[in-house]
Amino acid sequence: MLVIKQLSKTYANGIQALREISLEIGCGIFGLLGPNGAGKSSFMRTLATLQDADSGLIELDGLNLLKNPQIARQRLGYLPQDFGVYPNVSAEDLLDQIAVFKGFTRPSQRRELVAQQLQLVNLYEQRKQKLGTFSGGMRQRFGIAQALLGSPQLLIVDEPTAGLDPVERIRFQNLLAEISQDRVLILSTHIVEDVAELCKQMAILNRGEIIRSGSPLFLTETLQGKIWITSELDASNLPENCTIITARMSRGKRCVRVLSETQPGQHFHPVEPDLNDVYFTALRLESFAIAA
Ligand SMILES: Nc1ncnc2c1ncn2[C@@H]1O[C@H](COP(=O)(O)OP(=O)(O)OP(=O)(O)O)[C@@H](O)[C@H]1O
Repeated sequence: MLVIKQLSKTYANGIQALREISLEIGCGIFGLLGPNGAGKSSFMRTLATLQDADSGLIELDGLNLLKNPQIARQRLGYLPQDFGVYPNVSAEDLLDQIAVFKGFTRPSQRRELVAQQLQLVNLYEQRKQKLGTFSGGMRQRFGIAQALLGSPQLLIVDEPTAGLDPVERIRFQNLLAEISQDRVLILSTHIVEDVAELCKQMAILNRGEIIRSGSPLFLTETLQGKIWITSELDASNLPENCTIITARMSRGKRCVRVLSETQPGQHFHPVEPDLNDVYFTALRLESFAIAA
């Protein structure tokens, strides 16, 4: 169990990246959704003990991570957003080197461990290949292999599916599902579908604050009966008590989704809410609250 209490972080330039974040997270994949600049990477780096918090607590199975960063690093694995690799080194050699840094000093034990990890992420056949020749998806899978060295209880994965093609994305999602069975895996992303497809629990972060948290199912059900769709709406004929959530093209037709407690008008049809509605509604209502 990962417990986070009132975690705050302000950078030297005055930007308050995290504001009193409190969460309790159990085994499985926890999705952290948020727009650009919301504070996701700041949160992930702080969890990974790579930067200090100003105040607050992070506890993993009773261990205070911020007060014990050395022990914490033996219990967590981290795949950063900008995971760089040495292009001229083979997957096997780099993983071996990272294993040395992580304290695996016995060569025979290390050889076995490296082979195991490469098999797990389906890169064993390509183990002699230079990392510079890897596709984006292969590189991310390699990133997971290094994060999993030492079998950490907490795995922190920052925006891993951005830029992956659909086949690699599904393959990567399946890998995350497989390795999250008996550990806490925190997945930061701005791809709503990743969270809808993978996560039992989630939170939406905006301007450094958690503005929604819970299971995707629960959060979606809170919008039941309140989402309406129309193709005949513009800003000039917006009914009262109705908030536009998204206006975009769908199957070649303009499609506007709105939030309203009651039927907004004759051209509106009720639709089943989805996680995109949860996400956009939360951000919309938040921006109104800030403007008010
Ligand atoms: N090292 C830093 N020094 C100063 N400000 C920073 C630093 N890192 C991040 N910030 C600022 O903190 C805020 C949160 O940034 P962060 O990178 O955590 O957001 P994010 O949700 O990960 O964004 P993205 O989805 O674009 O990666 C932003 O306003 C950013 O400019």
